[in-house]
Amino acid sequence: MTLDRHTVIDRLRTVKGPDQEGDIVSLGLVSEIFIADGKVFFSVTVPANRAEELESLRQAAEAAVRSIPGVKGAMVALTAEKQGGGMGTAPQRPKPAPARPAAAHPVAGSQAGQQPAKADVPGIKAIVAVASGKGGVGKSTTAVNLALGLKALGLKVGILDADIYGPSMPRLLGIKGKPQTADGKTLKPMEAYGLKVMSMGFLVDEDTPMIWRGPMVVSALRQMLRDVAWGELDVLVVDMPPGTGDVQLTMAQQVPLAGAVIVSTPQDLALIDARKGLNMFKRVDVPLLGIVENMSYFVAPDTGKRYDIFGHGGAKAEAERLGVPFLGEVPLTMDVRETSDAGTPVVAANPDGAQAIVYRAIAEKVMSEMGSAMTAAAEDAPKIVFD
Ligand SMILES: Nc1ncnc2c1ncn2[C@@H]1O[C@H](COP(=O)(O)OP(=O)(O)OP(=O)(O)O)[C@@H](O)[C@H]1O
Repeated sequence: MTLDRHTVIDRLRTVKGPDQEGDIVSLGLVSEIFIADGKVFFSVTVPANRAEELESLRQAAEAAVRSIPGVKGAMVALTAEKQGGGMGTAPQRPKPAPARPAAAHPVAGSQAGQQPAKADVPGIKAIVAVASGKGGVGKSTTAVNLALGLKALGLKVGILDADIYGPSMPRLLGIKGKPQTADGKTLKPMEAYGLKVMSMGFLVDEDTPMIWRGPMVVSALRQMLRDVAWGELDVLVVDMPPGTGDVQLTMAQQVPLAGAVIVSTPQDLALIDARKGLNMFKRVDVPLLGIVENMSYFVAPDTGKRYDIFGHGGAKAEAERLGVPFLGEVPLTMDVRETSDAGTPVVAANPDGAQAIVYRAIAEKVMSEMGSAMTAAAEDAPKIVFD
């Protein structure tokens, strides 16, 4: 049996609608369907206020498609209703945070003294967090390619994988082995593609249950910042754990961050979580460098044609609404996924390709946003010297 859209649609007719009446195809909830390389991509429209409840519907749709012979993978996203009563007017939308138009450019002195001083890390000029309101949006993929993009701009860059729930840097960068210690006290970071790399994944076996929580996680992070011989770095990119819980908040508070980058997919539902992420950093006075829209649109591998199946543009609109810089759109492509899985991130694997260009442009924007944030930070704390 050949795998085509009709086969997928037929199978999706077995998935019941949100109210257990009808099926998601007849109810008109399924977007265009794309198939590439045995993998199937589409979205299902649901009311925004029922997103959590309908996660099971998303899983059912994904499972139904995966069970089709020949399907190697499926990626199903929930998107929110756009018309009448949908996201546009959704009463459950959290109120936007009070406008702080120059979020990435805090006015010098405005927040000074409100936060306890965070000791800077010797040798590291700027630490940038890459965070997401929820898991699976491509935060780690963005972090690693952003780091490589910054390196391509001539900076000395390190990456710290603080995603204690699912460290992914060893896999993304194809690093094997464990870091060594030089003097019994500090660990030497690993290296890949010219990046210095440290990950909880190097220290914890993949099978070890992750029991570090709360304060332990934070102290592990502090140790990774201070007890690792990073040397001189212009930027250290920190891949944060997904979400906006206490652990993430404490991390954001404890690490002397020059700024934060939020990764979101374009769906309105993901954007609600992204907004929580933005607010979390605002609460602890970390400058927002901007939002990246990942899996923004789909590029068919055979024709190179572009399709907007996941509601492309949502993050940009949200960034504008919130007065936060918009850093760029990363398309959903096989390249990104396959190079990540192979431990050769796309910016390193294909530096002249379209993907690498997108990531380098994002890195440039981050740099320029950081420039002003760093300047402001420097004005706030004249004892820190940036050369
Ligand atoms: N632009 C993209 N195109 C195609 N696949 C992508 C893209 N970005 C990320 N992916 C894939 O999506 C999956 C999730 O990505 P990633 O691990 O970076 O997300 P994450 O937000 O860090 O997840 P987690 O919260 O689980 O740590 C991976 O398989 C990755 O290869």
